[in-house]
Amino acid sequence: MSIQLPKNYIQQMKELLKDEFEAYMQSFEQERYYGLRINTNKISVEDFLKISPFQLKPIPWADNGFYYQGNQKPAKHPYYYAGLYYLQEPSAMLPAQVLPIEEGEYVLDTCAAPGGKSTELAAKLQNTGLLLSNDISTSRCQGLIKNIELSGSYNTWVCSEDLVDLSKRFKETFDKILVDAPCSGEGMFRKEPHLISSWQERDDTYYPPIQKDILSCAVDMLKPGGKIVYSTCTFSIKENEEVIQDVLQRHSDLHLVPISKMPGFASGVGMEECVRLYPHKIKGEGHFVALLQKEGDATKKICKKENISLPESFKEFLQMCSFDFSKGCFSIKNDKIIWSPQQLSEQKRWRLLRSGLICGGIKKNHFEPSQAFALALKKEEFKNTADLSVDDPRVIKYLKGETIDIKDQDTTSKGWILVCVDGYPLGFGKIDKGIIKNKYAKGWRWQ
Ligand SMILES: C[S@@+](CC[C@H](N)C(=O)[O-])C[C@H]1O[C@@H](n2cnc3c(N)ncnc32)[C@H](O)[C@@H]1O
Repeated sequence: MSIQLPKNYIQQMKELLKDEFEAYMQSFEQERYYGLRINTNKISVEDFLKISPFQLKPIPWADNGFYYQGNQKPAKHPYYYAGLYYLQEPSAMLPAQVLPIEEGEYVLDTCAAPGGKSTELAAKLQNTGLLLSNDISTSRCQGLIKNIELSGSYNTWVCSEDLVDLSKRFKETFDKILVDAPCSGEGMFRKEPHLISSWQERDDTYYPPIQKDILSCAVDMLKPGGKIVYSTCTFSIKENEEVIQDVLQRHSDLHLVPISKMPGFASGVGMEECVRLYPHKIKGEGHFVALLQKEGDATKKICKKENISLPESFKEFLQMCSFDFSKGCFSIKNDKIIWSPQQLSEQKRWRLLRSGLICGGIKKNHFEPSQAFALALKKEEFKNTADLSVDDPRVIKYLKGETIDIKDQDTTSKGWILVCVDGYPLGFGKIDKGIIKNKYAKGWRWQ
């Protein structure tokens, strides 16, 4: 075996797995699995399968999750840039799958970066209600924001706070919460062997107190009747079942909800309701998932905000756009025009990085639409579009930031144009005499 596991880790796994230990060790000889999750905010599973350029096989525990082969390059495909799917390790799809979300709910992702689970929670909300995605690391939040914007979600807010501090601001606010806790990462050793050295640097007393505090504070933010998922990508009982035991002791109004088992799913150690995923039993890496519910009935809290008067240049731009802004509120911050369908209560001094859709900014009295705005739109919601087919070389030219010539298309338009691939928006450009000046965001370009 090329991966060298520490002796004390091997001993720990022998004790945990007993007669399954050899099968676990053999899983290191097999190739890892690659997963792609269809973004149902943009396209149905059925429609994506009709246009998929990849050979896909269903992941049993994820309605919209599929295995693809490791030699395929989905991150290099224009559909990736149109936000039609997210690449995610198959087992990591389970936590967001088991959290039942209804449209219109307030949902919190406590440890969200880089957004693997948030993008699925956002898809489940279908741009209704509100998703607050938080991560303590402001630098990791940059990747999170990009993934949220790529997914076309406009009801997602992003903040960067220690969850313990955040919990003091939003008591009993959320209908559903996902806690994908920081952990020792034992379940990822096959996929990411570099995690083995970090595992060796920290003993098994490092993560449990952090995980217990995060989960308990998350419960404080859950509405009565609400549900919360706790997940890790590690096998340690101290970081999984003991954390659940602790939160049940701290919150007497909380109980475990059984997660239905699929072939290959193992139960938690002494906790039948939870799921353990092992690489020798399913096609994916290691994970732990628990679902909990708070007793009581949820009440709806609605936060309202006054609409503001909009700059003329933005109003002019909106004449080209049929997106329905009537259900939400606009605000302006640092010359950026922001719109959100729902609100959270006003907060002072917090690191709020995104509060819905940043439509764009005002530069020298002109409105410039953002990349996020393009991805939040449907093709039919913008008047001027250039719709290129996926095998048209101009798609890649556009994604690389180059000027493109669309004189062959029936267009006499001038001004802002939404560039699409097979009907799915990629970004904006400015057209004049059949030439599109590229406005694709620099940090997003095809490389
Ligand atoms: C397992 S990763 C999250 C992965 C993410 N859920 C996804 O699916 O892409 C754990 C995250 O927890 C964050 N974190 C660690 N301590 C935290 C705290 N006290 N409050 C909020 N986030 C925290 C880390 O910065 C890290 O990004």
